[in-house]
Amino acid sequence: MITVDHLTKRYGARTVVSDVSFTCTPGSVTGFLGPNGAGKSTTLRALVGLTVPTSGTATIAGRAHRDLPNAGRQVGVLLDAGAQHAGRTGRETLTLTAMVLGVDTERVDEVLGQVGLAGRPAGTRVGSYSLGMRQRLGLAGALLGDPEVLVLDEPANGLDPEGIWWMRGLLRGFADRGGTVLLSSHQLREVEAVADQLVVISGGRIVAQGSKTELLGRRGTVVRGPDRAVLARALQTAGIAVSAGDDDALVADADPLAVGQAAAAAGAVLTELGQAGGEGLEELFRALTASPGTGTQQPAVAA
Ligand SMILES: Nc1ncnc2c1ncn2[C@@H]1O[C@H](COP(=O)(O)OP(=O)(O)OP(=O)(O)O)[C@@H](O)[C@H]1O
Repeated sequence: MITVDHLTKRYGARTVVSDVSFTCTPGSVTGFLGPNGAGKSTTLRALVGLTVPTSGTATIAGRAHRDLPNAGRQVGVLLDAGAQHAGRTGRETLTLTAMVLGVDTERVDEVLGQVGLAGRPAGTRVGSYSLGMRQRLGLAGALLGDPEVLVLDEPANGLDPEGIWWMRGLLRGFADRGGTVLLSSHQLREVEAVADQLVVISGGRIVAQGSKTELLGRRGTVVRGPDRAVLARALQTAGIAVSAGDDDALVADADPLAVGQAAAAAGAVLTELGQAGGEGLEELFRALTASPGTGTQQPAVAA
């Protein structure tokens, strides 16, 4: 369980994280989204004890990172895959981490296999790894202590489509076995594919949070008919607000069942009826973070 509670971080006069609160529960993947400079890394760094909050707390299993008895075995962290020692091989890197964590070094080959770096890549110096391979190695390091919690900053960065697909399965499996995953990402489609919960931050403030279904599903119904005016009147008569959608479509502020029933009751013919929001996370993200830095947007879904 991750709990971020009224976290604020100021650098001089500048507030870069402002009163941020959210939780990540076991068995779920939480996608932490926001434009450049929104405060994602600062929040994650506060969570893993690398940044001291100005006020508020960020805890894992109820404790600050520094107070965890063996932090490396409770939380796996991947913040900057590029920061690994270039002169060591992948296996050496993980063996050192295993020794620091007090983990059996046999586990090294296990995680190398898990992240697809077994065999030749394991014996190759990290300096000649691609960014995608470094991400895999960083993830192996995070998994080494068999933690219950993963905190990952942009883990899909540099991965090719196959790698992204692989990571999605790995994180999903980790959460399905009861783990807690918090990952920041710019790759909205990937987040949409893997996350159960979303937290969107902009200008240091949370602008939306909730389940993916809540955030992406509360967008009304797209409806079309041969006579748009007749259809709009039928819905409005039933008390359903409508607005103009793409082309000749209407977007009705009700679920498809209610819209279909209202149209049927008025004898209005439909040629299309479906959940709005097919554009998904990308559109939501753009709408919510349209003016980064202002911090004036209201939460779309209450915490
Ligand atoms: N040590 C620091 N001193 C001063 N300002 C900082 C420091 N660390 C971060 N900041 C500022 O805090 C703001 C938030 O940065 P942060 O790295 O948390 O954003 P981010 O959402 O992770 O962005 P990105 O997606 O670009 O990595 C930025 O404006 C950054 O310049």
